[in-house]
Amino acid sequence: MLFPEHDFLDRFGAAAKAGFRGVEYLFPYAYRLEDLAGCLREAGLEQVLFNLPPGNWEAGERGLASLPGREAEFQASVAEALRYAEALDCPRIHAMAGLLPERADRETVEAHHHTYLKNLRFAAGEAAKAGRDLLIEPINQRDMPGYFLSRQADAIKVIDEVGADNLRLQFDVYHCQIMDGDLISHMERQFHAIGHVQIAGVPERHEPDLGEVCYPEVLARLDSLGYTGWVGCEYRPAGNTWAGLGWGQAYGLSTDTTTRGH
Ligand SMILES: O=C(O)C(=O)[C@@H](O)CO
Ligand SMILES: [Mg+2]
Repeated sequence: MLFPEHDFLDRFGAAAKAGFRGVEYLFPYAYRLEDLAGCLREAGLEQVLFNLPPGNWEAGERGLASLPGREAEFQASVAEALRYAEALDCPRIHAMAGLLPERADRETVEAHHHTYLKNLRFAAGEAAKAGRDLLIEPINQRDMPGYFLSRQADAIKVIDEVGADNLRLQFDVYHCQIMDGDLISHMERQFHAIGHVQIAGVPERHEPDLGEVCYPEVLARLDSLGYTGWVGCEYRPAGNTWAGLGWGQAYGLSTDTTTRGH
């Protein structure tokens, strides 16, 4: 989402110049593995996270994990994601849950839930064999109406029900603020399950210093809980990416114009 000023493969270099040490993006599948691996190597960056193939994104699909009848496709998507993860040395992958049909009745919701648990058990098992973590992420209903997993508490329930050590919570502070609020207590209560964190300003999903969330406090609390994982900057810059990086100076990012490379 950062550096849309650049072509996708040029964003790696820009991220490294800005001081980032790792990168995440939604999907690598449109690119050749050799090109992605080369970009990471040249820029000296770690690949931190990407999503499993989500079904037909252009047609509006947002993941397969809870979709009854799509199990074979989901299983193939796990294999494809793990193939990329291996080649890019990426320790974690995110399985998007998918959408419920409009006005879903109780039986339909239950069928999704059952499928979700079964698929996540399968995917966590495959990921464990490959030495990787599988993540699930509550996503807010305003941005993704009908998304199957929206509440922080529901994600923890699913993680407990699946019962796999490598199934972890992708704690996106932006979504949590919109759906549940009470950010710091959610972080504290769910800390044992957190495998990755993402941030953005609320409500516009711009830079973390724009909007209603006090990120210096949220991130300080995350540190004091002993978090040693990654924090993904999953926001849409309000203008030029570089111009908006001031918020990150406190965390080692650079806004030095001489390092911009353009
Ligand atoms: O939209 C988000 O938030 C994400 O983290 C994407 O990976 C979609 O799940
Ligand atoms: Mg996210």
